[in-house]
Amino acid sequence: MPKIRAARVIVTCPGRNFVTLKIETDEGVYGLGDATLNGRELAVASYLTDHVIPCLIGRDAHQIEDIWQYLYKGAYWRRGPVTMSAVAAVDTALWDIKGKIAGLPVYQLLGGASREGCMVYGHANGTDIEETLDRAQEYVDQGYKAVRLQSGVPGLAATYGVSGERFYYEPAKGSVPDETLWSTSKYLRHAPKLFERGREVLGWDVHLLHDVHHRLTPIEAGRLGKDLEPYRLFWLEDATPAENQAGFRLIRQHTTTPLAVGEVFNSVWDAKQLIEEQLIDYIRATVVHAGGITHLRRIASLADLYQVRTGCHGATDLSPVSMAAALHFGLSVPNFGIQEYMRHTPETDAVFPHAYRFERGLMHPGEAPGLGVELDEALAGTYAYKRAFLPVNRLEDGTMWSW
Ligand SMILES: O=C(O)C(=O)C[C@H](O)[C@H](O)CO
Repeated sequence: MPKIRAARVIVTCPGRNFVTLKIETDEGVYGLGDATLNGRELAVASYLTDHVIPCLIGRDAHQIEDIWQYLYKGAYWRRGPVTMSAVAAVDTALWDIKGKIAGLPVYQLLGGASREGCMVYGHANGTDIEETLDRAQEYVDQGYKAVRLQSGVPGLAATYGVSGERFYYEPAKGSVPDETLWSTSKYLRHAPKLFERGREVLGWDVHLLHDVHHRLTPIEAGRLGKDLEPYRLFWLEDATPAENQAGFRLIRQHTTTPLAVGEVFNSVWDAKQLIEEQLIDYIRATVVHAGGITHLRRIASLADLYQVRTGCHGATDLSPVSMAAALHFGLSVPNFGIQEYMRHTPETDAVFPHAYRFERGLMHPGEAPGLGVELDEALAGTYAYKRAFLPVNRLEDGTMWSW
């Protein structure tokens, strides 16, 4: 049996912070797992180094399920983003090792390909509607079948999802969190105009998506979903915070616009009611924050019983290791829906050379054994960790709000 001989955490910042776990076996095979938790990176690094790695040494690297249960149940303190990102990193690295030992890409170990590739959506954002749509057209010209539209809201200085960069969006910055202002009424007046014009300019052959980023109450979200119905969105994402899962009933009662939620979920328990009551159409939980490939499969299996499909989070704060894992998972899982794909910068791609590729709107994880991602440790070592925070959000009267 391949024994875990060593494991260590590598923190690097090629433009943004990434935390990677590298596990090595006594037979000289290694695996990588992403452990990046945006804005709280070092908490996961410490959890791994101080509390997880010492318990891994000497274990059979093939016992992925048993090690998952050992880390989940054994900690006593279950769930939570720090714990589950650490568990995810171990789990992902062990799947990478298993694939390398078998000489097979991970998707083959998960049951093989269920489709030719994973449909992905790109991010089009602009300070106004026309700029957003110009960028969306560029995605369509590059072959994307699905595009998320976010536009600046008149009267608001900054809007979620809108950045100065053309293709790269990076919200984490500053040695303390930036503060942004929010107005629900201004946003609700503006958002339907974006999609009305979006259909005029882009037509009906491209899927359009939108992210509300947890900023509405359920009844406001119901109103927005209703107003957007004529434009046939692929999904409306994170319409309201989901700690109260029953809150989605209210949205569902008022609109047939498909709903997606779950990028901040870290276990199946965050989504159980949403799935069992069919309150959502797409579950956004992903490998790195929801306990790895092993736990994501469990979430997807539950979702499949209720015709809920996957739509994994894939922002730039999830490293190429996560992207590869998401693609192996997405290629094999029966109820795949769509995969988010925010491109990494060339600096990040150079630190994490990878086998996955984009072709005509679909992504494929490639045929390299394991996950098909490397970490250039020498290059990674040239980028020191830089503390960065996600912004916070207030209403115009100063009230703290969801970001
Ligand atoms: O990808 C999305 O839909 C996001 O909302 C991106 C988040 O802002 C980002 O991943 C937070 O770390």
